[in-house]
Amino acid sequence: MADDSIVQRVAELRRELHYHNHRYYVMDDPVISDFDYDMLLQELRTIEEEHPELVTPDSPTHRIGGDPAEGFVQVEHRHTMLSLGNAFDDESLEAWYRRVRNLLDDADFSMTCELKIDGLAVSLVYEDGVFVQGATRGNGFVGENVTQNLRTIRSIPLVLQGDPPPYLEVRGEVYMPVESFRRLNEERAERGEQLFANPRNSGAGTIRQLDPKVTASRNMQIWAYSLGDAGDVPGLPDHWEALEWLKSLGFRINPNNRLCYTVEEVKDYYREFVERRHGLPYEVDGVVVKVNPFNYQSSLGVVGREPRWAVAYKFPAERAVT
Ligand SMILES: NC(=O)c1cc2c(N)ncc(C(N)=O)c2s1
Repeated sequence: MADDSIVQRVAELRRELHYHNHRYYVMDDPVISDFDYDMLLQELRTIEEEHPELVTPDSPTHRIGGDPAEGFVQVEHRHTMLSLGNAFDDESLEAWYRRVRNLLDDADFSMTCELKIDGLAVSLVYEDGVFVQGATRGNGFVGENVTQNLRTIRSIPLVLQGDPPPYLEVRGEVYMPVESFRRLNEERAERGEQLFANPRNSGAGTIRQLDPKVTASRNMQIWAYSLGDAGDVPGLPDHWEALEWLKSLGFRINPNNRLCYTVEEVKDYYREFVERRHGLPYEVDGVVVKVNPFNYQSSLGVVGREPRWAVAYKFPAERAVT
């Protein structure tokens, strides 16, 4: 049985490694050299090999899980993963805005503008700050358990920072950066294999790989974009504060998110990113506009499977380059 000093050292190493993992993969701002990080990881691996009884599933040495899965187990989402109504031009955006203002009795309200990532929506569940389940959206009610594959994504925290509640669900979009997609197809072409059509398809295929080692070998990333349900975290007044809070817990939040106070500002944001979208290292297909205050979101509610308080303002379709 390991003596106390070993147990202490293991806990210290895990805390340090989760912190440096966060700095490197989420903040893109490491404060330790790769060499020093690897030395810490190697020290923890050595101790865990000598004391297997100390290994825990949230250990930074266990991002690449066990054997390939036979298939995927279905999981029911505690909160339905809704879909978004679409707007394709300024008139339909303004119609959405007017409808919301009328329903809110002309209240003034802020809106968040967030890039609509062209990836795969996932739900991440944390218990006592530890990542315990990751699932695809599926049909919104039931998805596939892809926890082992999501664990290999370095920008998904295995252990949260700060002071998380006992139960927390976070939603995000998992995606393959454009450069990783290009390199993957280059390698496949050299091997005479069939190419992926676009980053979205290759990302979706990668997350649904049966073997986590394959997922780990492709540089998948995530942008977290909302709580599973605002009710899970009482005390947060609006979505913007929720995003700030999620960032403080260690989630990777898109730096282009913007708080807007008028529909004109929303249109400015949209036009700015019609121009900038192809300069981003990931694919986007629109802007998600959300009424920011949670009390207004709950009074607006859901119609069918779509929230009244959000809309996806899609970018103009582009002719496929044949
Ligand atoms: N279907 C949905 O509700 C969403 C889908 C997406 C997406 N693909 N990218 C970003 C966001 C976001 N920032 O909220 C959302 S929300």
